[in-house]
This record gives sequence, structure tokens and C-alpha cells, in this order.
Amino acid sequence: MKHILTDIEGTTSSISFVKDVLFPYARRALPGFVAEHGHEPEVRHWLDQVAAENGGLCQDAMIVETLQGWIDQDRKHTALKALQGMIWRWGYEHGEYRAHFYPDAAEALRRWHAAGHVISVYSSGSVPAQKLFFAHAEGGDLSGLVSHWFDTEIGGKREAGSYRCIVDTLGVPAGQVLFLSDVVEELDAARDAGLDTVLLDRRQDYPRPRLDEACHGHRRVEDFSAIRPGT
Ligand SMILES: CSCCC(=O)C(=O)COP(=O)(O)O
Ligand SMILES: [Mg+2]
Repeated sequence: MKHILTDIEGTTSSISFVKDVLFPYARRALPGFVAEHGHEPEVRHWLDQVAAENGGLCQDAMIVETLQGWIDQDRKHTALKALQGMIWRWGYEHGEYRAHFYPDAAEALRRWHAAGHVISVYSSGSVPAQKLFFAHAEGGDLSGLVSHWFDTEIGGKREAGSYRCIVDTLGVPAGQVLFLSDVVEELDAARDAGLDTVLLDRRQDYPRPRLDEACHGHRRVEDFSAIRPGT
């Protein structure tokens, strides 16, 4: 059976949900979260990393400002993603929002799982954030469909080495893994590592279709119903 490795934002779920709901929520909650939890070792570890990487920022207010700037720039920094995940937990658990999934994606993930395909996730969102996202999916908990979770602690999504590490962890030949993403550079890296690839080019996220050379030779689909994982 084929292993399916999927991205989240722009692939299973809309970019707008992440940019217009999750990011602003984290941006607003960040100062209060750092004031309340900044002394906890798990939080302090990431705050100190941000401080050290930015010339030794000495006040939490400066770290918060740096992190808010990164949210505005959509930086996929591991420390920011870890802290965002901790903040989003409260919002999910208190019903502030549910994670958006395109119906075709939720349906295909259920069908592929039932058919025996192994499903894994690779997203810039931290692993705890990914698990929350799937557990609080709009149409019901999807977390039980996923066997393995990967984030940027394994490496950047545009680096072939990350996909080699993922394939090693999965313990299957690279050619048996199908990677789904909306970002061509991520698919290029996965293909360099020997994975099969499909580009998600959803009209809701990318109003102008990416055709021909913009697809870099990756198979292009507009939703999950057109994907056949094979055997
Ligand atoms: C799953 S957590 C919310 C998504 C997120 O923070 C993010 O950066 C998503 O990036 P992706 O790699 O899934 O495109
Ligand atoms: Mg994406």
C-alpha cells in the first residue's frame, strides 16, 4: 500500500483559515501568553532561542514584538510554530474555532485510511499544533487517521534531506511515498529525495491556475478527488 504524506495549509485546508483565523488569534494572545507562561521551562526554552538568535533580546516585550513580526511575515520558524501551537490549544479547547478541512480532503483521507494506506503529515506547524488541528476538524476528529507526524524539527520543507529522514522513519522505499503539497519548491525537494509528488492547486487558495512550467513537472490537481494513490 502507498504511504501518503500530506501538507496542511493550502493542501488539506484553506490558507485563509490559517492566515485569517489562526495567525491573528496567536498574534493577539501572545503578550498575555508570555506574561502568564513565560516562566514555564517548555515556553522559556523557545523564548530564549528567539532572544539568542536576535542578538540577545533582553526583555520579553521585545521577544513578543519579534514573534509578532514573524507572524506578519509568515515566518516558518520552529520556535514561533511551537509557541503558536501552545496558544491555539486554548482556542480549540474553548470552541473559539474549529480547523478547516476541504470536504474532498477529509473524505479522501478517510477512504484511503479505510483502504489500508498509511497517512502521515508534514507541516510547518508544530506536531502538537498538527494534532490539535486534526482532532478539532470541522467535520469531526480526523487525528486517528494519521500514523506519523513531522514538523520542521526534522528539517525545512524545501530541503531534500528532510524527506530522506521522513522516508527512513517510515521505513519504506522513497518511491512508495506520495507527497501532497500546494508549494512547488516543497514538491521539488521531495522529488529530489525520490518521493512521488502531486501539486494541489485549489482555486480558493490560488485563483490563477499554475500551469505548465509553473508546475515543474509535478502532477497538478484541483482537489483530492483526482488523486489515485495506487498500490
Ligand atoms: C497545523 S498548524 C497551522 C498551520 C501553520 O502554522 C503553518 O505554517 C502551515 O504550513 P504548511 O506547512 O502546512 O503549509
Ligand atoms: Mg502548504
